[in-house]
Amino acid sequence: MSYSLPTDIISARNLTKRFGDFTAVNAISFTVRQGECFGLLGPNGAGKTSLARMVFGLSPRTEGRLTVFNQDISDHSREIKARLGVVAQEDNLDPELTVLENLLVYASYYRLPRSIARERAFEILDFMDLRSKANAVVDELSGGMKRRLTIGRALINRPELLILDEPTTGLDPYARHMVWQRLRQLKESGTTVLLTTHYLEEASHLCDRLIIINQGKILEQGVPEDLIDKHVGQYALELGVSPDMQNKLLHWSSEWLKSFQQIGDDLVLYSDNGPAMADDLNQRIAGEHLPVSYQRLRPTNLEDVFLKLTGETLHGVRGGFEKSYEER
Ligand SMILES: Nc1ncnc2c1ncn2[C@@H]1O[C@H](COP(=O)(O)OP(=O)(O)OP(=O)(O)O)[C@@H](O)[C@H]1O
Repeated sequence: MSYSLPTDIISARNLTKRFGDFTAVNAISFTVRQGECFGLLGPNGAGKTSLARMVFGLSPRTEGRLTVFNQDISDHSREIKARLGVVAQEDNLDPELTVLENLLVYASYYRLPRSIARERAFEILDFMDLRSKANAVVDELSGGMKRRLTIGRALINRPELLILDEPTTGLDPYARHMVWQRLRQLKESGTTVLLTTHYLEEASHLCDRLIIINQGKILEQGVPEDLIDKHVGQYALELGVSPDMQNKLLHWSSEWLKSFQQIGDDLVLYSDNGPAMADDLNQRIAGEHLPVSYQRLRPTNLEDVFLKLTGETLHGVRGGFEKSYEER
């Protein structure tokens, strides 16, 4: 019997990037397999862009090994780039050209014959829901439309690997969901996707596997649900209670507890049996008249994993749970 293993599209070993004395990417290793959506998740300044720029050949590595399509990026940059699509963080569309012209100009970089370029451009306009804007000047587009055009433009060479750096930053929820839908469709049609993001919802929605990065280093890697299961379990019970009372709650909840976080007046208890734990605790809280200013039972998410690993939320907020969750 023969088994076929998925092909590795990107392989990074001890990949390092320094700017002078500062190490932005510190000995990172990961593998991206064919057909998956792989996430680089981390807060601002974690090193995601520096890492992605090495993968798409825009920035040389300082140390380590990096292959894309099984070829070393520094020796085969041209061949690799022909098979890649890149959506950089900054919007670098030509604002004075029309939507269609932006696609055609980009196609010319790949030396596509004009008839093929037009055919693909219209396919992309349909796919990205921009056909009615084909002749509009880019300056007239909304932020969401511009982002869809930037992503569409990166598809003109039918890339096998699409690399997106923070593809939905600055978009409203509707525009963000529209981008997510298109990325899922691309993945379903076989495109491998590498995505940097600081949005947990985005990572959970799109990524089959991810690495969580902070200060240039990998904190964790794996399948989002597995990471949640490993570190925090299924439920978080947030409680507003003064630090001197928190030990009592920890003691009462010990039989249910998978892990916990104490940040100032916030206590978060993680458990796979959240509702049972909350019932049990509430009986004891009522029995002893323990002053609890608020409480909320909710499903856990990747933010909890990040908090568990670093003691901070992904958006740099220490403590003040109620506030930080509302602000997201
Ligand atoms: N050209 C450069 N010269 C010096 N330092 C740099 C350079 N580029 C990035 N850095 C530093 O490297 C660190 C990582 O930056 P990077 O842009 O990779 O992070 P990031 O995770 O992509 O963050 P963001 O989401 O804000 O883009 C930051 O501290 C940044 O200031």
